Amino acid sequence: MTHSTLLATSPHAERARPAPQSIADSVPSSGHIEFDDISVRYGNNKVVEAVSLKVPRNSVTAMIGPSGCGKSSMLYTVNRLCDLIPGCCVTGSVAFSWLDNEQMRKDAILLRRQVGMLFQRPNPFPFSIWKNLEFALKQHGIRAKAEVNERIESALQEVGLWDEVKDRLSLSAFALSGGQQQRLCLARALVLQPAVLLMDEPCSALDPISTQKIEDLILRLSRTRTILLVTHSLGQARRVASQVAMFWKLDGVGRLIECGSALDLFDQPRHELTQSYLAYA
Ligand SMILES: Nc1ncnc2c1ncn2[C@@H]1O[C@H](COP(=O)(O)OP(=O)(O)OP(=O)(O)O)[C@@H](O)[C@H]1O
Repeated sequence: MTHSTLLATSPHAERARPAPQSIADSVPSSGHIEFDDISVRYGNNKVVEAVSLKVPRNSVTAMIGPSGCGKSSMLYTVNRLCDLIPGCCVTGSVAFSWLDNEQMRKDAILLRRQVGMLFQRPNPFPFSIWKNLEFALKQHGIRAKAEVNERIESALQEVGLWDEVKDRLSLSAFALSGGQQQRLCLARALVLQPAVLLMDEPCSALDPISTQKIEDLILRLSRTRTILLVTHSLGQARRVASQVAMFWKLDGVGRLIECGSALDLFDQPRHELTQSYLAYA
């Protein structure tokens, strides 16, 4: 991804304003997401075949399975990141029960305002802490100063960063620790008040304490948002997910081999491949 450079001004002047409400209070309504017969190809290489899956509203669905079975590719079909990958072709559909799906198909920018994403490694923009969030808002046409200020403070509060950074908002985002950078990236997604969050191994580069902070956030945010989490940590899936989707590469193509409540899938896996995979936990 390329990022344009912003001039470093001091974006954060002292001002009197009421404490912002939690962003969770102002999240747009959400619903369930339905993958119908999704297949993904990169050039001639089919990597996901015929996946249908319902992701319940305001909950965490974990996607697990060995490397290369197409979990990330499935995530990219939700926010249409796959459109930006040369040679990537998706068939089937992803439907959002609370949105105008025709409009979402036509307008990827609007779609990405509804669907935030957190990646494996923290990827702050090379700007100040404040501008990382302000930039996201400007990209979506939100420029009114009062609203910008309120959303930024609220998002930083939401991820527990506000007290840690409020006195140094004009500092480079790279001056933060890895765990703080990941929470900043989560705040950058939350500032747009998305109804859906995609998380692609969000803790794989973090220490256990930072991991726990992100997991606590995942659980809290899932009260008001629908979360899809790709993770290699079975412990993490157990701790935060209510539904688990198990993927496997069969005949060279990623497939969904089993999906169920976390309780059922971990305690009574039906598929023998799930049973063998869980034995590694
Ligand atoms: N941009 C790309 N171009 C070509 N092939 C790709 C691309 N991205 C992924 N692939 C291939 O698609 C397959 C599935 O990859 P994907 O990253 O979706 O799987 P995954 O289950 O998320 O893997 P991991 O757990 O290692 O992240 C792999 O064989 C991978 O090499």
